[in-house]
Amino acid sequence: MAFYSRVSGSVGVITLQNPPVNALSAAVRQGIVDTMHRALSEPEVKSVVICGQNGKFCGGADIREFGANMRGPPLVPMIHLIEAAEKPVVAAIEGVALGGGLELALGCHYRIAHSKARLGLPEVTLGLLPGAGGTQRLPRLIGVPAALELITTGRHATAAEALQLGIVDEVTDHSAVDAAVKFAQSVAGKSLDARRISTYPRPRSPDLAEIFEKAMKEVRRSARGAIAPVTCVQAVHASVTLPYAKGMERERELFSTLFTSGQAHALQYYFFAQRAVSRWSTPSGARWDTSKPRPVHKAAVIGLGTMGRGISVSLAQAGLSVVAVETQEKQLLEAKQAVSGMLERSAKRRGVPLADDKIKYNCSVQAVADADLVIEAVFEDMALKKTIFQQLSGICKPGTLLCTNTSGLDIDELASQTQSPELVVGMHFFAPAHVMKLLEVVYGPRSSPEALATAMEMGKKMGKVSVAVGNCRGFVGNRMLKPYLEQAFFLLEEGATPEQVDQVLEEFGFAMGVFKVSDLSGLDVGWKVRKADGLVVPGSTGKSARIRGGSRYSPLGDLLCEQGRFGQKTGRGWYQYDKPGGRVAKPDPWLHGFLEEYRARHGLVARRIDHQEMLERCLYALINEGFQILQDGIAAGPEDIDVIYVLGYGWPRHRGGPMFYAGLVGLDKVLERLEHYHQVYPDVLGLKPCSLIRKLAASSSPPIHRWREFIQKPRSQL
Ligand SMILES: CCCCCC/C=C/CC(=O)SCCNC(=O)CCNC(=O)[C@H](O)C(C)(C)COP(=O)(O)OP(=O)(O)OC[C@H]1O[C@@H](n2cnc3c(N)ncnc32)[C@H](O)[C@@H]1OP(=O)(O)O
Repeated sequence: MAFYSRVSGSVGVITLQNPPVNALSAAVRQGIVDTMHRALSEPEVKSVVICGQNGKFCGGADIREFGANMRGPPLVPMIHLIEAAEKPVVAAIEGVALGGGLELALGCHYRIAHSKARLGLPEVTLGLLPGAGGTQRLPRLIGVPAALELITTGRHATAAEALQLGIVDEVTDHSAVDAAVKFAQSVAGKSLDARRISTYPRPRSPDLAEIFEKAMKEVRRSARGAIAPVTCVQAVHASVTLPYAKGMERERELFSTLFTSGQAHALQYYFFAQRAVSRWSTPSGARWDTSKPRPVHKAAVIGLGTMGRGISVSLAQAGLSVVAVETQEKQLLEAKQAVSGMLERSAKRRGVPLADDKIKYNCSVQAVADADLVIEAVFEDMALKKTIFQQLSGICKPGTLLCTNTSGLDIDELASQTQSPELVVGMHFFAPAHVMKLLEVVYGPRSSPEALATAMEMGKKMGKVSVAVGNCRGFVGNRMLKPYLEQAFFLLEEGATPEQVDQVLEEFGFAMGVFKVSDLSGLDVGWKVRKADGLVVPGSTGKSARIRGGSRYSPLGDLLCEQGRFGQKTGRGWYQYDKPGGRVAKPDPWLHGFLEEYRARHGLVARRIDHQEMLERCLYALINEGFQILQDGIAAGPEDIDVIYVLGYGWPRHRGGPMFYAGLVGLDKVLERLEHYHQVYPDVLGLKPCSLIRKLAASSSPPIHRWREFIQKPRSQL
């Protein structure tokens, strides 16, 4: 709703009230219309201020209402009512003015912002375009290039930038509402002819055609199949080719197409999923709202390789004192230099103070004795990690949380090396650790709710999205990766090339195909794990070379590693690079020959595999494992899996995540294809449909928010 009051006798103040962000729900829109009519009809009122309760102007349309039948007054006429008013209307922007919130402010005659406010049109991130005049008013106000940039990226601008661009008229460090009231008094009775943005002339400039061509090219390149950014450019284009009223019609037309699209549903689902993961729960009943995190002032990182360096940077930037330990003096010096550089570049990029003095370097593990939280980030080697955990258990003060940065090793085995296994959790960072937003926080059966809450909170402090997951091989992300990778290898055996498989996955929207990712992260990483698991059998021939434990196995990755082809770092992998460390992947005739020779050796006849099959086999094997993970209680809900895949594995956000995608395709269809492929490849376990997907499909495929009802009481796998 909206609350009306009169201030200083002549200023009508309309306050939006819809916690937490004063989103424009039906009740708020109705409230605005009613109070505007009241302000306009009261003769004593000479001007109007619109503001939001609790220091937040408005977070935009109420996204929760999108799925339902729209009730209440529509936004566009509501904003026109404000703009057409004969009394000056001033928007007092505190906190945020986003989406419909900024469009509302653009309908006002003046805008005053608090210096800490953020303004933007983030609709594109929800698969939409600004549908309440934003695509027509903003270019008229600030010009096409700036409007295009804000609308197609959806980024939030600071108040200072908004002032510079001309979006707001004044910025204050004090109360924006008080400033707006004062301002409203000063403009009472003045002509509003030049203040109605919809009456401004169409933007004109000789290079507009070039600007739009460039913008379209850029969004098509970066959108990876998302339609909203492209449609945003089309809508802004209407602002230069059509008069305002016609431009609004075009905006509405384009908005309607997006509004009902699967991509908009996926992106809106993802918006809430990313927030839902912070409300974690575990099979043992621990929950986010009943578990209190411990205070952490001092953190320590052990091992300053690539991951340890990134983690140290993240901790320092979160404001913690950090002890960074590397036992080899030469490596310590190298790490120190590298971390300083990373901090400097990051401070520059983010416009924040340098956090270099937050980190103290040491070559002795003893230096972590008084830390509140230690993150071990040495090589992925269980024996080494165990030794370190034994040491830490003796060195650290009582109550110190012991965390391991591992991408899949058993947390419980490490916990059992310590005197306080309840204080051990996994923190699976993704490389580069100071950049990537995802953190898998892994709890073992003995991790205390307090330890889990502390690690989750720590992730948040570092600006990450933390997802709590149970302990099993590979946790959620890497466990699902295994059957996906496996299918990619099998496709090569059957006749595909790495380029073909990657192309299919990139056309689907992945930032990089599976083989390019493998080259980037290093083929030797998986090889080491497979060796430790006893899967690598050098020199094996005949049928046994392609079978492990009764299931189909592809030794292709192992064979490449035996040739020293570790990917980008060696300049050769699934592709070739111009030099070791090179970044541009080029098809490698050697590899094609190698695949032909391999197929011939194993009696495999290459066939032409269509795109649909490549995509289905890779994605459905991954999705099937996701259902198994839900069934095992390793992830609490599909949202957790989807957030992990979007933030950590390059799954296209506009497809919602693998579990959402499965629902969109139809669970019965996914099940039918899995059954088909499992019939063709009975020796591939990853293609055998798991019982949860069967159960859901048999229950008429309920919507994703109801899947949890079908999961048996989850328990840890260990
Ligand atoms: C036929 C329809 C015609 C409509 C025509 C006009 C169309 C207009 C389109 C829009 O306006 S779309 C909405 C555009 N706005 C946004 O995208 C903003 C989204 N919100 C945010 O970016 C952030 O929430 C924030 C506002 C910057 C605040 O961030 P903060 O980190 O402080 O809090 P959160 O945890 O993100 O959010 C708190 C809480 O509020 C919920 N929420 C936020 N924004 C909205 C919203 N616009 N509608 C509904 N709910 C919103 C959020 O989900 C959190 O609640 P939860 O319970 O934890 O999920």
